[in-house]
Amino acid sequence: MLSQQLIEFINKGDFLMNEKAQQILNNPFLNKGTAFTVAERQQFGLAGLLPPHVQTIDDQAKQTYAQYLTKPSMLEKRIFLMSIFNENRVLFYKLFSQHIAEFMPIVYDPTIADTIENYSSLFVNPQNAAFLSIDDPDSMATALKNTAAGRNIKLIVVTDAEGILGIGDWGTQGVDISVGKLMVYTAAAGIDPSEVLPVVLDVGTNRQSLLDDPLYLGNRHERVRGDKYYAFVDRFVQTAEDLFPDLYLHFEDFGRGNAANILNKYKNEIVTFNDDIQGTGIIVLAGLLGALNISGENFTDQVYMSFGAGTAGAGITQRIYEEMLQQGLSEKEARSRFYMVDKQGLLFDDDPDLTPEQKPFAHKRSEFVNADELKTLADAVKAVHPTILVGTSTQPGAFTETIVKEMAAHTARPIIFPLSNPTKLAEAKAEDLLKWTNGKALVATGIPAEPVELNGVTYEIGQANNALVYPGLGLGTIAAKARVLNDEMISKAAHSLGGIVDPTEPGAAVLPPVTKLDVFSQTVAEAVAKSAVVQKLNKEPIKDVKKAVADLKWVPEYEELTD
Ligand SMILES: NC(=O)c1ccc[n+]([C@@H]2O[C@H](COP(=O)([O-])OP(=O)(O)OC[C@H]3O[C@@H](n4cnc5c(N)ncnc54)[C@H](O)[C@@H]3O)[C@@H](O)[C@H]2O)c1
Ligand SMILES: O=C(O)C[C@H](O)C(=O)O
Ligand SMILES: [Mn+2]
Repeated sequence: MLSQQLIEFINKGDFLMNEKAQQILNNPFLNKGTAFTVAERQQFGLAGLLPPHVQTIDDQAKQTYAQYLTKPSMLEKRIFLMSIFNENRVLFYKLFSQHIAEFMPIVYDPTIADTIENYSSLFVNPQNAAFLSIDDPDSMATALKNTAAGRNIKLIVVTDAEGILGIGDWGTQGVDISVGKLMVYTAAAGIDPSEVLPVVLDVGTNRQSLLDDPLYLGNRHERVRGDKYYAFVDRFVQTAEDLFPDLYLHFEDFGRGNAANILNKYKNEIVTFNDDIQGTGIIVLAGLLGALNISGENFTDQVYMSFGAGTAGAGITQRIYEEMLQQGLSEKEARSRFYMVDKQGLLFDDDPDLTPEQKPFAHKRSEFVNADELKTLADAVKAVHPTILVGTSTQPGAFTETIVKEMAAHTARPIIFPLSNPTKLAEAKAEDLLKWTNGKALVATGIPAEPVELNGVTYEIGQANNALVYPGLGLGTIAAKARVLNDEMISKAAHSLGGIVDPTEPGAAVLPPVTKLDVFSQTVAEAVAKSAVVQKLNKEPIKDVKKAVADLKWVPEYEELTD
């Protein structure tokens, strides 16, 4: 009986209208919910499908923000915000733009680590991501076309989830980092959310708890390595480039053994970016320039120690080294300022386990009387007396009071950046670093940190997270229609963040505040686009760089729905 009625309904022609209405309501790029106007409701078969009062986007933002406030935990808040994201992208970004500093730790790091760890059990919606399986490489082009659904994709964030933040291998569940990084691109730099695509390359996982979990949504086998892995990555890069010719390809959270190999393979051929290597390098350089602005010391006088010389640690070191060269040191002089400490202790050049990125910064044992004893960070700090200590080790609490006091005994303003994410993995808390050094330390952290009150001074803590720069870097590169993203553009991005903080203010932060993220993303974008044009890397003529950047920016307002 029911099916007979349905067939009659379909045959009457109203069906198509109703189908279209349902498609609009279920498409997060088109849906406006209660903000559909009366005319739109009539034209698109939405009459009666929504409560009668038409709301403005500001009404909707107020109502949803009030609901958000009732959620008791950061995770619940994120799940609520993601339900808005799933249904209505414009409203989500309207809200995000109104509460950017408040929402960053909810939609992004550190809360995103919880949703990645629990992705399969929390799953409700694939969030327009592309899931590409190494077990079905022939479907790759179709999968990318299906998920793009006719949209003009200009930006992909891709992960294989082997090194998610500091929490390691999460297989298919790592897709959330691609979704999350893209949310920040739009909130911070106004990248059009309908022109982006989050991608996960599911090549398996080595996390036994996922392989054993009946709810796990990814491929149930160990990570594929070697030639088959690289062939899969290459097929992805080629297919994505063919399908989306204006693509900016952002790699995120690949493992230490692959991240630099992939970057080196493609960086001179296509517009590609590795956030952990290059993005982190930029933000740390910007933070160091800010710190030295406060202390009044010279860049080239610094002695740099990297604790945790993996993807990020080595990427940062390379960027700071390039800056030393730019500031006039010879290669030999510059190298002598860098020390790397990893699991083995201080890195020496006779170590067979050095990665290619560590090798240039390993020292000779003959430089130390007690080289064989330098097996811990404490020993290395004592022997080297660094003026800068940057942590990307995933070792919580590694910057102990003893180590920090030892460092502070040999330098007036120790620069200490504990950058491991999420919160539970940070090498130190900003508050402790300031207390142990009586306010002398110049600190930045990977996740947001509250200001610290000490001896009547309020110390603002800069956030040295690549999220402060990658959105502007992407916006500027895309706006300039650059052929590649090169070191010069990267260096300009780091330098552009200076001048926003007043270094003479007591307790000034080494980096600009996240509350101004949208403003300085524009600054970064303009600097990067300008550099591309000066270097003649732009594929098309650009008269006015500022205008090119401004023209690309998307704003979260509803557009009139048309046929
Ligand atoms: N703030 C930021 O913007 C930012 C950016 C990138 C990475 N990170 C953080 O940095 C950390 C590392 O990320 P990655 O991508 O470089 O990972 P990675 O695995 O490539 O590097 C981690 C390194 O730490 C070393 N390590 C492990 N245990 C150690 C120990 N006990 N002592 C010394 N070294 C040790 C490893 O051997 C490895 O070389 C993560 O927590 C990540 O969240 C922060
Ligand atoms: O995602 C972040 O918060 C920064 C960084 O890319 C990381 O891997 O920790
Ligand atoms: Mn990362």
